[in-house]
Amino acid sequence: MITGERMAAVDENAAALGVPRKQLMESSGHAVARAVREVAEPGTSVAIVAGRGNNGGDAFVAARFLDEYDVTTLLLGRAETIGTEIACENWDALQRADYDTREVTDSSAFDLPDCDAVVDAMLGTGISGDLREPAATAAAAINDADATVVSVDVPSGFDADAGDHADNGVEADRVVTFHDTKPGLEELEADVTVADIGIPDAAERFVGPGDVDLARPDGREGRPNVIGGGPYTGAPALAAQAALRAGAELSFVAAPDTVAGEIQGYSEDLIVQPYEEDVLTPERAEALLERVEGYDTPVVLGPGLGTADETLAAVRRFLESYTGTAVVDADALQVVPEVETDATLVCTPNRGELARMGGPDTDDLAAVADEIEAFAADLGHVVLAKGANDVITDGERTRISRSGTVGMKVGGTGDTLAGIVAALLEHAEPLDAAAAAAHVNGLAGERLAECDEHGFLASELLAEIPTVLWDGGEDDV
Ligand SMILES: NC(=O)C1=CN([C@@H]2O[C@H](COP(=O)(O)OP(=O)(O)OC[C@H]3O[C@@H](n4cnc5c(N)ncnc54)[C@H](O)[C@@H]3O)[C@@H](O)[C@H]2O)[C@@H](O)CC1
Ligand SMILES: [K+]
Repeated sequence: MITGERMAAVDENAAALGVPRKQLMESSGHAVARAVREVAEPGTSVAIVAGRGNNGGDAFVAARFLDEYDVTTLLLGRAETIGTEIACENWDALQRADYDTREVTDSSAFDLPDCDAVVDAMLGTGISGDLREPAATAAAAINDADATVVSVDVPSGFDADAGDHADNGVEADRVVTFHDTKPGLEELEADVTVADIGIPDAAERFVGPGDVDLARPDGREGRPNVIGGGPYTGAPALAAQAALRAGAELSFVAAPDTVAGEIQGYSEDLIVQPYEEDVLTPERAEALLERVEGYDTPVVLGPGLGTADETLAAVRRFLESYTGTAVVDADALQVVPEVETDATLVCTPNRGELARMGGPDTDDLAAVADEIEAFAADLGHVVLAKGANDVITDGERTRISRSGTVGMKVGGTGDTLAGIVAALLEHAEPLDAAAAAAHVNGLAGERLAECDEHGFLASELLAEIPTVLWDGGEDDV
């Protein structure tokens, strides 16, 4: 089962792996033609009703695989307004090869030819809301016709994400959906087939540019609270600055007043909120809880907190009562397996921390991805295990980020990662935020490694984050 949104991400990942969307469209069109052959005899007539997106593009391809039928292709709208290059190229191919195509520029001019089968390719996963004209008129005509209706990907008007279907959508007899079934399709009376269109498993397994697209903030949003510092000062500063670089509007740091000035001294961009004790104590954790619970904004718990007994007790106290979302890193991680919490956590252990939490102990995390998945399932939280390859799992779904470089073994790169996760959590669900953050952090390191493979610093990663997050740094490296 895959949502339309995730499908678009996987499709972009496939392109980055060398399987461009035009190739997928060719496979999709072929699969649609196969379905038509199953419902209509050769020599009979088929009407293709296509929209101006890639759903229509799939059907233009199908037309070329149906030469033994009498096919008419109706495009809803003018050819110049076809929305994507690949759909346009497939439309042009039909023109040059003399296929029977018509442009329907006005709903009053829509006339469904007499036919045995209709291919409904008006709208796929790009739909929003009820069908507008001329699609609305076309859908009514398709629903009235006696012909067998074969819908491409989803019946036009069907919302593959939220289940917010159009009231005036197409009623399909058959649906040929691509790669994986979409939420809600099984509730339809239609006969649904899932066509393999050649998307490699790696496009789902390995984090890629599509995952970054999915999690990228729309603009400045979010005000994460870093609870860290005490024995160490750099870690909370790096995490909080990374969150700002990844789109957060404000970044708060709650830290002991003995070190607050130092943390502020690293960056005037942070809002440092000092507290009296030298380390985090259970009483302070309760006060901080009151401060953060009222806001729907993620916490980063752990960077630089240290392992004093009262600090670990404070982390426990915090997690026992907290009900929001938190990224848990560093020394705070060891508390997670022993605490009952209603919070939504993204845990970001490195090798040693993962082992101490009860997970597998190895440098090759990808090789034990199944074990880490089972560990996350037991834990009941998202785990982002950091290594040469990062493994990101919620206990059911698992992804691997292969970005990064040996120079990232330097201290502080885990802190920047925690901050990026926090920023992306404003926009994306935990697994997606964690996967995209791991990828972005690694790509930022790769950019630095171009000039200096081993000597760059975590603080230098900060300035690279916006480039890889917003400008798709992958193309440049
Ligand atoms: N991996 C993938 O995601 C693949 C997708 N493919 C096809 O691409 C489709 C998605 O393509 P697109 O994203 O281009 O989107 P669509 O083709 O679903 O539709 C986008 C078009 O519909 C219009 N539109 C949106 N809501 C409307 C409404 N309520 N009334 C009337 N018009 C409306 C938009 O303005 C736009 O022109 C999939 O369903 C599938 O058929 C395939 O080509 C192969 C691979
Ligand atoms: K459709």
